[in-house]
Amino acid sequence: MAFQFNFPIGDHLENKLIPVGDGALTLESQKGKQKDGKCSTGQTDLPHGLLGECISLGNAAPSQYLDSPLNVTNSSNDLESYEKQPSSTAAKEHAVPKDLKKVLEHKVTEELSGLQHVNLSVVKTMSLKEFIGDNIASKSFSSHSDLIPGVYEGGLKIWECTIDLLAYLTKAKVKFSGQKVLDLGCGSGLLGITAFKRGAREIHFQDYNSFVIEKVTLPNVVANFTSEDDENGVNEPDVKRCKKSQIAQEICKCRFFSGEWSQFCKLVLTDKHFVKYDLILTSETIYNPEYYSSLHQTFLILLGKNGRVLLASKAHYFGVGGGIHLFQKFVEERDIFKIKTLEIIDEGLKRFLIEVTFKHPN
Ligand SMILES: C[S@@+](CC[C@H](N)C(=O)[O-])C[C@H]1O[C@@H](n2cnc3c(N)ncnc32)[C@H](O)[C@@H]1O
Repeated sequence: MAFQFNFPIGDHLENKLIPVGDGALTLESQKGKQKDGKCSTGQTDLPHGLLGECISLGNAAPSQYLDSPLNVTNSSNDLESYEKQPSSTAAKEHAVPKDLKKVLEHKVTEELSGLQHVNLSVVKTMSLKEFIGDNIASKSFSSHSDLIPGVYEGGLKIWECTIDLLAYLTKAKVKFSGQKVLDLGCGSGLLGITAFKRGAREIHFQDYNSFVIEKVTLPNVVANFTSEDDENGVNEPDVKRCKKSQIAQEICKCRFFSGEWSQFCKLVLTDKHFVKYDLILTSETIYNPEYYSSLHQTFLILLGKNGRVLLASKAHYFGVGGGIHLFQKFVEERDIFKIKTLEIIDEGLKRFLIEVTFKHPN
């Protein structure tokens, strides 16, 4: 089953981001989709997983997290309940393989076209079925879902708001130099890769699913940095290679994590020298209100006091029920962060880019 860009893209992009191989990451014109019985806003389709039936396969609360000494908080208000959480998939760090060439072995890489001022390559991904098995995957496929909450959170495809945020990063000349950046809920990792290309000091990629990190994010990072370095010693042992190869040295700035957000926080904070992020980039991660508490807590724990979150989202995610206004309300009620709207994209499905910063950084 092929994964597709299951969303509308403005005319300038439409049908340009097409096939990355014959499987994943294809853009399809949305015209005519409503005839297939998919829900619609009247203008376009949404990914079906965000519209129709959600298959809930686990809602266990990572309650131990609240009691953990790692629960570094800036305010007493943030101890909201972890009652409604996605299953607390354990977090894990994924090492960058010694042989970077191997990461791209048997992979088809293509350049994403239609992006303004950014050249990005992506690898073709396999189908979800190949990662999580027929039984679970069939639940997704039977409803044409792009997500299986608590099992697969959508990271195999590139979602529309990532393209919006990429355009904003260029347009607003967002500075990355010297910054420590987190691509939260990274999926393909294009936001983090852009930060990497533009001089970020350190970039961390997080996705719910380990197979997304290993089969999509990491290969995409490597695909964007190895081509000019192919002949440059990438087969040598780790330390030596890092010294020798400029590109490999660059890739040492990247770290990769999978797991549920609260578990991810817990994992990174086990490093007692952990330094908070200057910038958190996150796209299409507020579709499910059940995850807001965990996401809010993640910002609270991991964002530097003068840092900012750039968040891209659709106005509303039908079916799951989340969206920008609900998230904004959630944040306002906790009174820790302030939100500034940076851009509203009103073509096709309405989308927002917002900035989240601490109300009282000191
Ligand atoms: C819809 S995908 C968006 C992927 C990518 N940011 C994009 O825009 O193309 C949502 C991503 O958020 C992450 N995510 C959602 N809920 C999560 C949770 N509770 N814990 C950890 N990650 C989560 C998943 O990693 C998933 O890839």
